[in-house]
Amino acid sequence: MSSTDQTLAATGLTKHFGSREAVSDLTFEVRAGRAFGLLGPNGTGKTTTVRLLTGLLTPTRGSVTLFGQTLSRSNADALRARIGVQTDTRLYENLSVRDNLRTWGQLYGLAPRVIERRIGEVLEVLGLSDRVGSLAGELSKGMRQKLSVGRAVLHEPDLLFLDEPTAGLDPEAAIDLIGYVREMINTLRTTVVICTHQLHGLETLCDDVGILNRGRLAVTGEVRTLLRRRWPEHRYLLEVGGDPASAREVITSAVGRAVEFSTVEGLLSFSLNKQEPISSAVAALVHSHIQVRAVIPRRPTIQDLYFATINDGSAA
Ligand SMILES: Nc1ncnc2c1ncn2[C@@H]1O[C@H](COP(=O)(O)OP(=O)(O)OP(=O)(O)O)[C@@H](O)[C@H]1O
Repeated sequence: MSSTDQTLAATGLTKHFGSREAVSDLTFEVRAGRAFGLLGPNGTGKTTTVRLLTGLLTPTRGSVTLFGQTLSRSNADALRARIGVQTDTRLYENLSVRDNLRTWGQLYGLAPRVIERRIGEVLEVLGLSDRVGSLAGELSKGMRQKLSVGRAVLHEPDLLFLDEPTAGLDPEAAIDLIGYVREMINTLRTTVVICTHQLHGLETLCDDVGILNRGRLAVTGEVRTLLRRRWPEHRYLLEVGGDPASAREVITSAVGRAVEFSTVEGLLSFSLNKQEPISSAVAALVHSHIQVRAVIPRRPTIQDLYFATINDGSAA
């Protein structure tokens, strides 16, 4: 990988608050134009990590590289100009939506013409165009959330940090927002680091993940590779008519080995490896006059990986 591909890298990043070690020895990288999900339970060090990565905190040990340069006091301001951070919803309550964004545009050093164009574009995609004149203090929680995202992307940053961006949004708005972030990645090659507890459907956004547990990076890498490595077999859910015990027997005999079954919401759940096609199992069931109502491939998700990783950590 060339250094131009790498937008962000943490090497041995460690932060102590007094005797408390908030994060320890974090080493990972995020390549340009990719979305990295930084996940973990409450109090595990996500906010601390983002503050270290954006130069708001100085590490006790280790270093951060942004756009190929090691982050230091002397270059922090210049590097931060290329970053957008949506970490809280603190807004200018007595200013309108437009004036909130204008003020931030001026702080980013954008030309007035660019500010007006970007305000229009950002409010349009976030579905806030009709609230341009409303005071920030009068917005609903979800609208405030959208405005804080709009503020972070106004200057079209090369690197965007999002902290719980979908919190407070209704499901439709959450899907829209994730779609918008994905589009930014695809069209502008924006690099995104997202901290979230909303794990459902996260694979539509994240290419890579890092799962923090008790301040340490338990797992990091490409989502697809991590899922394949953890679950090399194919999982299925099966809905059959009649006694599931008979179905289990037939499948076991068709596969020719002891298959482990469980029941998930009344469905039979089991795994097959690549050499064991599901079609043979289904054919054997049909042959035995067992009605097959549904065969659902159960692809593992980031959520599965998250819980498996956290459980590994608890067991250790
Ligand atoms: N300024 C600080 N002074 C002392 N301890 C701190 C400070 N900031 C964070 N911590 C501690 O560091 C640990 C990690 O906190 P952090 O806020 O980074 O977690 P988080 O993963 O972002 O949590 P959440 O998901 O709840 O937002 C916690 O034990 C927290 O109490």
